[in-house]
Amino acid sequence: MRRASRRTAMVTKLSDAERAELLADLPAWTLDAVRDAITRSFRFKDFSQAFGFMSRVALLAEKADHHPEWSNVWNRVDILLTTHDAGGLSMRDIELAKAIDAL
Ligand SMILES: C[C@H](O)[C@H](O)[C@H]1CNC2=NC(N)=NC(=O)C2=N1
Repeated sequence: MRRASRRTAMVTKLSDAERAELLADLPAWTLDAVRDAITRSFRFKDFSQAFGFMSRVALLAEKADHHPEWSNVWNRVDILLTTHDAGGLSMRDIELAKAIDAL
């Protein structure tokens, strides 16, 4: 069943000017022009730390109803954020990246 809290507002891709300004606040993230996405790679002490981080990101993602594309290999977590509903980078990706950076 669709949750009542799911966002229904239209989500649009960021303009060139918007992304230039917004990405200045996310220096650790890299723009992937092919996917129209932002990416960041995280490294931890071990798998347990990496998976703990993924659990926290999963909770953020569920709360925002916006989910990362990601992979994990032992102590590494690679995250790619893009908005499937918009076909590219939107404000939702910026907001989730900021929330991840604040963990
Ligand atoms: C129905 C649901 O709200 C949508 O499918 C959400 C879920 N999570 C999502 N995550 C991402 N990254 N992009 C989306 O467009 C998206 N859409």
